[in-house]
Amino acid sequence: MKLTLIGNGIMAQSLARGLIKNHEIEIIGRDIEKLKVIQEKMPQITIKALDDQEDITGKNILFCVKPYALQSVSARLVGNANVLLSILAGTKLESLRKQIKAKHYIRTMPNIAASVQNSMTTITGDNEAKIIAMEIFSSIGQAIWVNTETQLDIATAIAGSGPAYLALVAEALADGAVKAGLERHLSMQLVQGLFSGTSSLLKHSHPAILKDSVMSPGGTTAAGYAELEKAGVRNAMISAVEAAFEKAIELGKK
Ligand SMILES: NC(=O)C1=CN([C@@H]2O[C@H](COP(=O)(O)OP(=O)(O)OC[C@H]3O[C@@H](n4cnc5c(N)ncnc54)[C@H](OP(=O)(O)O)[C@@H]3O)[C@@H](O)[C@H]2O)C=CC1
Ligand SMILES: O=C(O)[C@@H]1CCC=N1
Repeated sequence: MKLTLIGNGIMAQSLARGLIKNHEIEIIGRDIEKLKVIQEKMPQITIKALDDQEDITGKNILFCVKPYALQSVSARLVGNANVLLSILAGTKLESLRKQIKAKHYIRTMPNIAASVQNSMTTITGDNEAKIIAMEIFSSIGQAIWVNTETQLDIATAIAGSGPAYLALVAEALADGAVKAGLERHLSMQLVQGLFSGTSSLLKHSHPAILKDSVMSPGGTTAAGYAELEKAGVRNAMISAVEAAFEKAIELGKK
């Protein structure tokens, strides 16, 4: 299937890197020099500078610009796309429908792991395009269909933004090991292995059971865990998801 990505930023490139394995990819952006650099890294893609009258007739569009750029970019699009798949945080289907012409509209929230074909993507929108959307995003990781935009906004707060939260945890754990005297490269290697192993376990175990099976009476885990609770890490994570969800709602009102 041919997919046209509009926008050439971090997320467009991550998606292209993952999707290129199973799809024909065209990237349209406003800066041809940036597009040429991207094409050097991914020679299979085609690139195109965004015209003032960019004809999207019949195309399956993955819309990858920043939410604030929706209005200015959509003013340059003419014709009727087949499916418009947006990755814009917060931006409502209603707003997409008003500004871009397409047969069907889909909102998605992938994450940066699309580049390694391991995105956790949530999708909602027109049922007529459900199969095509699920196929596209299942080819670069896991995809879940939800029935409301509120669910998608919550998914944005956890799986869209989540890689940044987990990266903070990973960096902090490595810093802890370095503080205790372990070399940086060894600390990073341990953290990578830790995330990989824990992620495998979480596929089959509830987090609370996993925690209980690691924590020995009077042991090292209990000592470390008490510090996390004292510092309010659990509540900080809950607040982070809440704040990100609220921000998604706020973006949707603009
Ligand atoms: N980063 C992430 O992990 C995720 C991001 N998203 C969503 O993906 C979208 C893109 O984010 P991300 O890739 O991180 O952002 P970037 O800033 O890396 O990319 C934004 C892209 O939009 C283009 N753009 C911005 N303004 C205009 C304009 N007025 N006209 C034409 N093109 C424009 C930029 O062009 P140029 O390069 O020329 O500046 C760039 O290609 C956002 O809507 C975000 O909500 C969704 C899931 C995860
Ligand atoms: O920070 C953002 O707004 C985007 C949406 C999800 C990840 N990045």
